[in-house]
Amino acid sequence: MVSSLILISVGSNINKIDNTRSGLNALALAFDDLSCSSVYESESVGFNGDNFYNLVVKANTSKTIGEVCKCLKKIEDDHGRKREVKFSSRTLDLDLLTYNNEVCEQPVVLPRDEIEYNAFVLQPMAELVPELRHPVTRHTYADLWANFSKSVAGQKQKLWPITFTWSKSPK
Ligand SMILES: Nc1ncnc2c1ncn2[C@@H]1O[C@H](COP(=O)(O)OP(=O)(O)OP(=O)(O)O)[C@@H](O)[C@H]1O
Ligand SMILES: Nc1nc2c(c(=O)[nH]1)N=C(CO)CN2
Repeated sequence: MVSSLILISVGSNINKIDNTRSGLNALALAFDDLSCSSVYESESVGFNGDNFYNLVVKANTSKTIGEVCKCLKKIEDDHGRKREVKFSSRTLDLDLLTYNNEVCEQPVVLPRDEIEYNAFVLQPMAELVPELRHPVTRHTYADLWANFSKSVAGQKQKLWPITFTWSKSPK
């Protein structure tokens, strides 16, 4: 079976310890060979709300892009995700960042553009897959983070790695 490498951004700022842990359990059941960056805490970007927990997850899957997104949406829904207001607090946010080196607009935009301007995505990516290259710019995530973290925008976004224990329970 053909396996694809996916990177997923995980975020929560409502009941964030439980939702992050339970979200990771659900991802480990849905996808293969899950590995995780550290969990980082940061101030909410773009709206006033509680601090977020964020991390990036790497996994393998035989699912298509559409199937992966459907699966992520179901896991969000299972965690009581409300979607009325776009910039608002959320129990669990799961966004597909990359799917192999796919560059596409349908069924979703890949690579997701926030990789390049959100420290809460790029810093954990640089930690988890430093030598992997962005499918469009071909820069490594380590280089993208090194440059972004020195920029004015990057200097404004601070992330704190937190102690967070999670271990995959067997499928
Ligand atoms: N790269 C992606 N990964 C996962 N789902 C996506 C992606 N792009 C679009 N979607 C789908 O489209 C919907 C809207 O996209 P988007 O992720 O921008 O909104 P959101 O998750 O509600 O808000 P936010 O951008 O604030 O995270 C999502 O709810 C999801 O179903
Ligand atoms: N720190 C942080 N800020 C955010 C986040 C997030 O995951 N972390 N997600 C948002 C909506 O996608 C908006 N703002």
